[in-house]
Amino acid sequence: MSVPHGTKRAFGKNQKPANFIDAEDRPGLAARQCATRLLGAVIEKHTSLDGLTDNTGGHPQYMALDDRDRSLVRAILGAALRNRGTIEAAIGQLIDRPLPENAVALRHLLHIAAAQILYLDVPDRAAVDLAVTAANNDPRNRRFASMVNAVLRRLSREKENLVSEASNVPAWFEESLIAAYGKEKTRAILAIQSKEPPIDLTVKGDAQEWALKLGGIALPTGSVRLGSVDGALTALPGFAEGDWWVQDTAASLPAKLFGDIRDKRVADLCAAPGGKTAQLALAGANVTALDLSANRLKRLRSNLERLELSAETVEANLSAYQPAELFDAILLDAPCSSTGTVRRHPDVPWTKTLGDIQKLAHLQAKLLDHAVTIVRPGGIVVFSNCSLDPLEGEKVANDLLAKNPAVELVPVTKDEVGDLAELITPEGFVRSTPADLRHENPALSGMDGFFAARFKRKY
Ligand SMILES: C[S@@+](CC[C@H](N)C(=O)[O-])C[C@H]1O[C@@H](n2cnc3c(N)ncnc32)[C@H](O)[C@@H]1O
Repeated sequence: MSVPHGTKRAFGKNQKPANFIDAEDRPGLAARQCATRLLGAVIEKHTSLDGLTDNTGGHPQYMALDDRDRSLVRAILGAALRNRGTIEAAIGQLIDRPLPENAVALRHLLHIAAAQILYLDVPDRAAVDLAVTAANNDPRNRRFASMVNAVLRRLSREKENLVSEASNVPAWFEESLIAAYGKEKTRAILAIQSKEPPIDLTVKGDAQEWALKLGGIALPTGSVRLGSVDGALTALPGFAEGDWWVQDTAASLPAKLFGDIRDKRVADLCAAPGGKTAQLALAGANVTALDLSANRLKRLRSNLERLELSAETVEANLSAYQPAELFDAILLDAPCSSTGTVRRHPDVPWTKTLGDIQKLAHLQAKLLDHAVTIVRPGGIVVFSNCSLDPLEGEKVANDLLAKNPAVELVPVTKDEVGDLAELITPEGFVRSTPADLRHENPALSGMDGFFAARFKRKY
């Protein structure tokens, strides 16, 4: 199939061609146009998908959609980003010369349609027709409309026979995983990252009982895991009553590393949206939850309200924060590249760079240096984040130990992480990856990538 070259506008800004179709006149068109636009924002502008699809402050095209179309857009984008390399290779097999480098709008449109044809339960015919209509509506893509039609029809006919070994993540990301974990584990991490993850809940009561009630399984770490949920999570038993909250089981580990914290003064620094604050409050601590972001603290307060748990909240930059009295214990769940959460956030490899990782590692070291000064001598500091990169985990922890004689490591033992020995490094750090916590049912396998280290301030 040949592709016309060049980027000339097919029609002026305010001139609509005869076959232009308004989104309100064609069901499903607005969702596809929105998905194409958001894919462009992720890939070209490195904008986070969470922000674009936020239900209160998302992209205007997303905000204009109803709930059904919003979830369709999220599903299409999830499939398009999780399988980006495979989709690119499939399109490549169906055209006789590469897409012009500057035809970015065309590439996004084809990817959005291909994601539906290859991965979603959407009739192929609808995906093709809506892509052709969207192409006709877009001055940059209009003259490619017949090529879009031909390529996507062929994709639909030949999808069973297309084979691809293509990587679904950018080279920098795969290379950094190989450097940290070796080729075999990287392959396992990437394979599991291309699947939708299960949903983990932290429950206030007995995990076995909740697993039974909700049709899930109880994990050795104490969380409840649901393979899938029909309909809204908020409609499940126990949500309205505040009996549980959504939290990947890996994310639940750092707050469990303090031992008995009943009535102790514990600071959760970088606390919002509050999953770990809730754990600390549930364990009986007097929690101070600090965060830089007023908006995120608002979410933390409303989460705690639903859970009927309480914490004092402080809106501040941790670097400049001085409490009136030193804390008994501190959790620093520092801002990070989130590369351990790619299963849930498939945009991360496309929106983050190695440069971001270096900058974040620098910020984490600065925040950790400060955090150990606001805990009392004898007090515990747990440092954690959801990055897979050792620069943001092991290196930050080792650097602190090398430069600060007032701090010693308190190694974590496997009984503190549900007896999952594979999560404990030789030094006594916690290190999880999506390839850990395997289950015979792949839909119940995996966990987020997380790092945690526990320190004691000696004097
Ligand atoms: C990884 S999130 C924390 C997640 C949270 N601990 C939880 O379990 O729900 C990192 C948080 O750090 C906050 N943050 C980033 N830089 C900060 C700073 N300098 N001081 C305080 N908070 C900061 C961000 O606003 C964000 O809410």
